[in-house]
This record gives sequence, C-alpha cells and structure tokens, in this order.
Amino acid sequence: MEPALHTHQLSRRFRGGQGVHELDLCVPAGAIYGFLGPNGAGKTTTIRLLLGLLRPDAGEVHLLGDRLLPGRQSALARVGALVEHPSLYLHLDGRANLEVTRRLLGLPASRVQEVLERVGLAADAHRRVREYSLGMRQRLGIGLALLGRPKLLLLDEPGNGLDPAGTQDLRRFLRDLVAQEGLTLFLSSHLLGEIEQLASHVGVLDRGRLRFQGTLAELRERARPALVLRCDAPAKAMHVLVEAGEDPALAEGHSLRLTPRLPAAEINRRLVAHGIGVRHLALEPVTLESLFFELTAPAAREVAA
Ligand SMILES: Nc1ncnc2c1ncn2[C@@H]1O[C@H](COP(=O)(O)OP(=O)(O)OP(=O)(O)O)[C@@H](O)[C@H]1O
Repeated sequence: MEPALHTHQLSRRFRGGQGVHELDLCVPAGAIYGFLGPNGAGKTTTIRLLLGLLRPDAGEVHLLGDRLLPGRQSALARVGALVEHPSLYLHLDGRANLEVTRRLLGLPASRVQEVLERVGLAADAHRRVREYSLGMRQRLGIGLALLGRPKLLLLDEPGNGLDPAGTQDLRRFLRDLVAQEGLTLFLSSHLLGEIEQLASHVGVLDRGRLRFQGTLAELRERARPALVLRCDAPAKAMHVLVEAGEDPALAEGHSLRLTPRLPAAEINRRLVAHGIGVRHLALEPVTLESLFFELTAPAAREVAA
C-alpha cells in the first residue's frame, strides 16, 4: 500500500549549517508516527516543509499519493495540521472559533457540532476560549485541523506544556481519533515517554538527520539488554568473546560490556572453559530512554569520552 506520507532526500539548509538534510521519511497509511528529536533537531522545519510552508533546497514530498509542488495545493486537500500553538480567537467561544474556519472552507454548518463532539468540547462550546485550559485549547486547535475531514493529520509537539494528566488525556484522545476516523497521524515530540505509549512507528531526528526510522518494536529490539561481566583476565576474556562472535568493550573497573548474541550461560561456560574466573555476570536492561539519548547525543558522548 502507498505510504500516507513519504519524502525523498528532503533538505533545507539555513545559514550556519542548521536545517534538515536528506530526509527519507516513510509514514505507512494508518500509522501513528512519532517524530522524535531533541529541541532544535529540525522537527518544526520538517513539518513546515511537509506542508509547503517552507521551500526545500532539494528533495520531494509526497502526501497521500500526490507530490507536493510549489503553488499546487491539491496535495494538501486531505491534510490537516497544527503547527506550534493553534491560532485561536480568545474572545470568542469554542463554537465561534470553529465556525470562522468552517465558513472559510465552505463546509456544511453541521460540521461544527460534529467536530465539537469529536474533540470532546460540546459541553464547553459556549465558553470563551480565554477560559479554556491549555489541553482544551489544543483540542480545539486539533478540531480546526479536523474540520475538512483530513486523511492525514500533522501535529507539531501537541503535548507541549501539558501536565502529566493532560498528556494522558491527549494520548487517549489521539488514539481514539485515529481508530475512529481511520486517519494517519504524524506527531512530533522531544519526549520519548509521550510517544512510546502511542506510536506504532518512530522516526528519530538529531541535528537535522534521521538517525532511526522503523516500528516501535524495531526500536525496542535495538534496546536489547547489555551483558556486564567482571573476571580475573579481562584481556583474555575479550579475546575469547571476539572468537565467539561477540563484540565486547572494556568498561569501568575492568569490566566488559556487550550486547550478547549467545545466551549468558553459554558465555559463562566458554570463559570458564578457557580457565577464566568469572566474578560477576549480569544483564542490564537498556531503556528506550537511554537508547534515544544514544541516538540523539553522539556529539555529547564524544566530548565526554
Ligand atoms: N528560518 C530560519 N532561519 C535560520 N535558522 C532556522 C530557521 N528556522 C529554524 N532554524 C534553525 O534550525 C534548527 C532546527 O529548528 P526547528 O525549530 O526545526 O527545531 P525543532 O526540532 O522543532 O525544535 P523545538 O523542539 O525546539 O521546537 C534550529 O537550530 C533553528 O534555530
């Protein structure tokens, strides 16, 4: 099946070298794609490129099977988006905010009530947006993006500024939205925790480059536990482990660290068979959080090393 969104070698460079470089994004239809990266990685820049709000220096964007070209809006017809904060009229009520955009888009009057119900704001529709919580404002912003019945929804850091309860509500709301409307959701975040419980697919961006793209299960697979062992002959143990097809590294206090291919018991047996006394052997789980850190902070680690 054609992906809902894909880019080919998409690049935009700013003065000073920042920007995004040669992005090959692929968002399968029906996916919840978490676009992760630390602050300044280039997430907003990418989303602006995807929406034609910024011109690429090179590369292509395809949305729902249509190539995005300058001056041609057709590719964006079934795309809804919320980039940064929603632009809302604070002095108007929720319903009036939706009504303004509904008229601009020439949609039937009944669509406002449908969207209010969809985003859970029907009971607060008569209240001024000034009185809305941040979470309610986000939902109203998403409601604006939903008016035109998009098949692809792009949200830039929708969880920004929400407290843990607000984040949980938003997550539940987005999950229901995708299930009930049958759309594809692409959302950015700098917090893995926000994405981890929601996304089916993940792209990890760091300094403008895509460091990982795949399913969440594939990312988890990368986070296989590490084996840490201490023994009385680390150099000899290194040799034995390399011979066994492992890739050990010397870590703190003469311990060895590896992501094992063989079962831990087999590693132990081989070391002992070579006359090496094993004092400590333990599997250390690698959290997704630390993997994310590793994918996005290689420069920091190089400096620290
Ligand atoms: N118009 C511009 N001119 C020059 N540099 C820019 C421009 N827009 C963005 N940048 C730079 O490009 C880099 C990526 O910015 P971007 O806003 O896309 O990152 P981000 O991942 O969305 O970050 P955040 O999570 O902080 O919003 C930053 O270093 C930013 O300063």
